[in-house]
Amino acid sequence: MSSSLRTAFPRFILQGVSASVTTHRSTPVNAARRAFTSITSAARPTLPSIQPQFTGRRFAGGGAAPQKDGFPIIPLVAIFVGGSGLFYLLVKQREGNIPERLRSKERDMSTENDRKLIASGPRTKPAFDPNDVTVIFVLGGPGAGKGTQCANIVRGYGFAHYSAGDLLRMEQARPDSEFGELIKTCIREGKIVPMEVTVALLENAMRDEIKKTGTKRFLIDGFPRQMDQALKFEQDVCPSKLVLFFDTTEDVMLKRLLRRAETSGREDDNIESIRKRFRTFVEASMPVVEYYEKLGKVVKVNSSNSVDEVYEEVKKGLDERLKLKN
Ligand SMILES: Nc1ncnc2c1ncn2[C@@H]1O[C@H](COP(=O)(O)OP(=O)(O)O)[C@@H](O)[C@H]1O
Ligand SMILES: O=c1ccn([C@@H]2O[C@H](COP(=O)(O)OP(=O)(O)O)[C@@H](O)[C@H]2O)c(=O)[nH]1
Repeated sequence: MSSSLRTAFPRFILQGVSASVTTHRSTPVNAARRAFTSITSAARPTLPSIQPQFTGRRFAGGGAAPQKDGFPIIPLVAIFVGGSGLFYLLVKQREGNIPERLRSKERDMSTENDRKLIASGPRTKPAFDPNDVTVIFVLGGPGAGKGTQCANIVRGYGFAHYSAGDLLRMEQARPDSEFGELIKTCIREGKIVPMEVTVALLENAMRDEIKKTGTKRFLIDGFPRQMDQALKFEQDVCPSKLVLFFDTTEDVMLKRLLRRAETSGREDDNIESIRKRFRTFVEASMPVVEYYEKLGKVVKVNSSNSVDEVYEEVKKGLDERLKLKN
């Protein structure tokens, strides 16, 4: 798994992050986001303004009207050559501003193609075909029991399990990660890390898993936490088959998290961060559950009961919906 985190980020990260950062409020997160954006914001050379100020032989009186003795070929050629030169310099400068690690690992594409990809918009089709790759999103409040039940499902059904939170924590801990501080701040504040980072980590993890083990069934745990993540992942990576939603009360979650805090070593398992995470869950993540409920994709499980009882309900839901055997 750790090797997957060392995989270079897909180039869409570069495109998407700059597009997603539109507000510049001066919070630590926004400051970090601005720093993140600087990857793409290469200083652009100022193009000289080209005024129709030709006073030579072909243009009279500073005006733009060509004289009747011919087409203004020389100025046009000069503009074309100058413009191409500036464009070339701009491209070179931008390449220099993109860290090698953020470029594709498979260097089978030319720089010209890289540039086109960076400049291109969202993908026209997802990286994985949903007829070939099964994705189940696992949602629920902090401490609802997502990770615990995912471990059961891995044993019972042979899914590969990727927790978005775990991938982010590993990326944060990687010594030369340029997103470390950003991730740390978001996790401590119970905020959601810009989606491009998380989606890239997940896509790379899935790609590695398929390559190494051939597994094509994925539990994506603790993701998507916000509507933009859901839409981006489904458009660029893989549409989901189901959403497994663990439902319980804040009281239950709080007790479990405070207990987990005794051993987890997690920076966000403290009362202050927990309260913030609850708020983010209600405001940002519940709309995702509601969105998938309207699409008829949610398997809702009451996770207030014991681990075994919850798993019984999970199995019932999965067997009904996926027609899988455990
Ligand atoms: N059904 C359950 N009953 C009691 N404790 C649970 C149950 N499910 C999980 N736990 C415990 O609660 C804590 C949070 O569970 P976890 O699976 O890590 O939640 P999440 O991944 O949703 O944050 C863990 O310490 C776990 O052992
Ligand atoms: O898609 C994700 C998943 C997680 N997180 C961050 O990681 C933290 C921990 O998430 P995790 O799923 O590990 O833990 P949970 O809060 O569900 O116990 C969250 O509060 C967020 O700050 C995020 O930004 N995006």
